[in-house]
Amino acid sequence: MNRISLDNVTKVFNQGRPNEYAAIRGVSLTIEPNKVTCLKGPSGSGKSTLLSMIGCLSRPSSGRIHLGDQMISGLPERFLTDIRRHTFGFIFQQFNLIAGLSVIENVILPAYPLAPDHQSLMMRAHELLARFELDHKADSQVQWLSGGEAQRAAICRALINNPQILIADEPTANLDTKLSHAFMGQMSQLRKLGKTVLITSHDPVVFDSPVVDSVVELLDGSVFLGEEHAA
Ligand SMILES: Nc1ncnc2c1ncn2[C@@H]1O[C@H](COP(=O)(O)OP(=O)(O)OP(=O)(O)O)[C@@H](O)[C@H]1O
Repeated sequence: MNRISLDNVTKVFNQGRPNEYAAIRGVSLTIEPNKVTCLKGPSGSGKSTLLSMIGCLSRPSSGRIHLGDQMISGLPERFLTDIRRHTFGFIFQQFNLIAGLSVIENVILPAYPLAPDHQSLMMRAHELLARFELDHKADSQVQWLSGGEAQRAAICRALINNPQILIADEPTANLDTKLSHAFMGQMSQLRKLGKTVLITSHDPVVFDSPVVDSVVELLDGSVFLGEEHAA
């Protein structure tokens, strides 16, 4: 199980230019494995920027990020891509499902670069869809799904490569309260399966949820306060 640790991480956009902006300023924190952690903070506080560095989608300007014993912050792009594909599953705010493709086609997309056997891939995709009560929509085009169905399709897609760590960026932003609670229930199930879950949110349904083990609060690119919830 891999603990994620950040040591004095910064991210500066447009470095050396007049519009230089330090979005993350010396963040040190630890994200425990097999827990649900929420990064909380107002719009522009740096949540997505931090998440993208943790998920190997971008690199820090300075500081170190470790995944278990491995330092990932200085790795070349091709190694980062490899770690990203094998370690992380992503759920985005708008779900980023591809219109014109069916639910099952969307779900299996992240598995293509890893080139698994097609039959076992389809089996795995149907198992995931069944787990999230969506198998009856496997062949429907994603643009016709309801908000909750689209969200569950996005969760299945994030899980198709069986990642250890699930990253969700403002996953409840487009959902009503009932669906947001349902989402937290699904995250609780994933923790029971041994996954590490990292969510950014300024939605109290998320950060006040009993499902969340730990809240890290960001303000202007710095950690404001850490708060432990009873697990
Ligand atoms: N590529 C970029 N170039 C310049 N500035 C950027 C870039 N990406 C983000 N920023 C700035 O960095 C700051 C942090 O952005 P970020 O998206 O991480 O915030 P956030 O906390 O996730 O906000 P929200 O809750 O609105 O999604 C913002 O002021 C944003 O304008």
